[in-house]
Amino acid sequence: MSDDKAALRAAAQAARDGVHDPDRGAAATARLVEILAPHLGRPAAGYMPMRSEIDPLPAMAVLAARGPVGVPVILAHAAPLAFHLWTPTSAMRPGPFGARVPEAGVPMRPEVLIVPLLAFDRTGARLGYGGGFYDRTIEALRAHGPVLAIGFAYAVQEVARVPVEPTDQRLDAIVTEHEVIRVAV
Ligand SMILES: Nc1nc2c(c(=O)[nH]1)N(C=O)[C@@H](CNc1ccc(C(=O)N[C@@H](CCC(=O)O)C(=O)O)cc1)CN2
Ligand SMILES: Nc1ncnc2c1ncn2[C@@H]1O[C@H](COP(=O)(O)OP(=O)(O)OP(=O)(O)O)[C@@H](O)[C@H]1O
Repeated sequence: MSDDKAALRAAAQAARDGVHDPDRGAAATARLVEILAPHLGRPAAGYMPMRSEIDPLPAMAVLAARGPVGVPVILAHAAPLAFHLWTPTSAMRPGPFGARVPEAGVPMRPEVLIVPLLAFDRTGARLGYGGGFYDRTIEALRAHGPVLAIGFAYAVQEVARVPVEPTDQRLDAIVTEHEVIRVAV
């Protein structure tokens, strides 16, 4: 299982590197804003893009005009992520593992999540960088109430099957530059 995942991670990272491009991102942003429209005003979370991750910042700016938006902050290894309030003008500083975090660390609890990923499949299974951070986080948030977890990715990051472990939390939808994939419940 972990060998499968390591190979899948490397392949997905290479595929993503190969297509990373602002124009492709803009097409995906339009679809993301569309799926987010009914949820404007609800507390939401995005992420600060790193490596060749598709850029969620334009969609986050749309969300931030209407309600609170947070970005993930690693508090500890093997713990859920925290989310700290972000706006397009927030001062940022480097955080652990290479993602920037807001200088003012004001916690919030999102109900709608834009989730970064390396690979996904049509059942909503997701592969990240391997910390298990989002699995623990989505599990903890779902224990509090309804959460909408939307994977954001380039279409080439789709694979036939992501190997699933019991602790994996499924995404409710995946948005790419080509389509919105709503996961059947
Ligand atoms: N933009 C963004 N922010 C995010 C995440 C993310 O996936 N994307 N995270 C989502 O969780 C958290 C950061 N998690 C990360 C976990 C591991 C690595 C990392 O570099 N891992 C090494 C391998 C480490 C190992 O296996 O020992 C690597 O990939 O080379 C980076 C970020 C919080 N913020
Ligand atoms: N809720 C949880 N409780 C305990 N262990 C967990 C939980 N979620 C994930 N893990 C463990 O964390 C490890 C990494 O998980 P996984 O490979 O699914 O990470 P990932 O989804 O790729 O990374 P990330 O979510 O950080 O982007 C796995 O060994 C998994 O067993």
